[in-house]
Amino acid sequence: MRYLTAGESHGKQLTTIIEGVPSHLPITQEQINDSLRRRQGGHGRGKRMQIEKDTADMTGGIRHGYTLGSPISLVIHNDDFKHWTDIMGEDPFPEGKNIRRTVSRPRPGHADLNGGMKYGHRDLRNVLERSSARETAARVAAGAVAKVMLEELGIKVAGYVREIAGIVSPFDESMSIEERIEKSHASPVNTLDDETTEEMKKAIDDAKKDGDSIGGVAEVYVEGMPAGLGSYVQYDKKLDAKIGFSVMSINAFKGVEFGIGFEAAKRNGSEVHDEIGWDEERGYYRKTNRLGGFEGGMTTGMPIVVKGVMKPIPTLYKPLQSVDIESKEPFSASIERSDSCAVPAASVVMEHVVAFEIAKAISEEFPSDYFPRLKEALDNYREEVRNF
Ligand SMILES: Cc1cc2nc3c(=O)[nH]c(=O)nc-3n(C[C@H](O)[C@H](O)[C@H](O)COP(=O)(O)O)c2cc1C
Ligand SMILES: C=C(O[C@@H]1CC(C(=O)O)=C[C@@H](OP(=O)(O)O)[C@H]1O)C(=O)O
Repeated sequence: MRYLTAGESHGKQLTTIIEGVPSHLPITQEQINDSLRRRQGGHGRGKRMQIEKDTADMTGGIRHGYTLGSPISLVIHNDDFKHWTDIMGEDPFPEGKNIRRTVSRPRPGHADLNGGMKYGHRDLRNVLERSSARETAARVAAGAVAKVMLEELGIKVAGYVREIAGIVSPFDESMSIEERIEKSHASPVNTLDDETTEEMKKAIDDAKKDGDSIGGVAEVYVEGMPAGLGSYVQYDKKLDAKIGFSVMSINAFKGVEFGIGFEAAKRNGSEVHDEIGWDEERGYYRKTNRLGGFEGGMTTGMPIVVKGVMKPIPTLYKPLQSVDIESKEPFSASIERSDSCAVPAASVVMEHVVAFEIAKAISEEFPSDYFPRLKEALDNYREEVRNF
């Protein structure tokens, strides 16, 4: 399974093409739209999210509620495009004159300057349109299809916020996946704890009032994994590495950790590694899950627990200094609109990119063009591993 996305932030539409999804997977547009709706929410989003009402047109690969096995094509229209036809439309000289302003002022923390130098774009709009996190809507659409597939295979994925601007949400680690899903969906900051929800909301509002932005930590929790997905035999087959890559590829993500992650550096081995147990019902299990569901690049069968850290949004109402690429003069960046915190939305993005990586790993381990056959192979494998 693989996917590509195309489209600019203020262009006509975003397109996602997913290849390799087996046939006969039941799927509805509403399942994809539900994921897209969740990504648009979260306290701290800017005015753009009031303009967009993301929904996916299923333009290929799905018929009568089932996948066909052919490439799936999903289209999300940018409602904001109607305000940008002069700048993003096909006509280079609308109304017969060149009324377009080019962007010559790179924003610190964005792809603008590096992208301009690399692609030879003196109009930095040609960079910022594509580097914008608007593209994560298209990624969530792909992940939504993956999540439907995982759900059919008994694998559930939850994404939520663990920390915003140093406010850490405590919660009972034994909380069930269903409860994690329910709580994160109901919270305005996608977190699992009611008390810190209010604190986080306030921190976001305060940052906005100060013209500043804040970041945080998102976590994804996956339950129902079979042991042995991924591999130790070659570096590029390690599933934890692939998940790490997918998390790091989300805009503004600066780090990733599994289980106790960086905390492991401070502990003795006896306080890090998870002892192995066995019982009739479960087969092999780990008595703790400090390593977050991975050993040797493979799943242990315990829940996958992965965190990603998001830097504060780079566009600030309190302007940062930069240099105009035409005049070479310094300027203070002024802005019209931006998110002040997008960690809640990013937790939804992270949930979906991790889901895609796992669905991909399963389809590589049990390749089949026909979903019921893939499911049967996975069920047989689960039984085999349980009796090992
Ligand atoms: C869901 C989401 C929403 C974002 N919204 C904004 C925004 O409104 N303004 C902004 O400057 N950056 C925003 N970003 C972050 C930028 O896209 C990102 O920092 C920029 O493209 C540079 O990439 P890098 O931070 O990965 O180096 C957002 C990121 C995500 C994941
Ligand atoms: C459009 C989305 O996020 C955008 C991501 C983004 C950025 O620079 O990454 C900047 C903002 O775009 P605009 O300047 O159009 O308001 C966000 O709104 C979205 O998440 O769908």
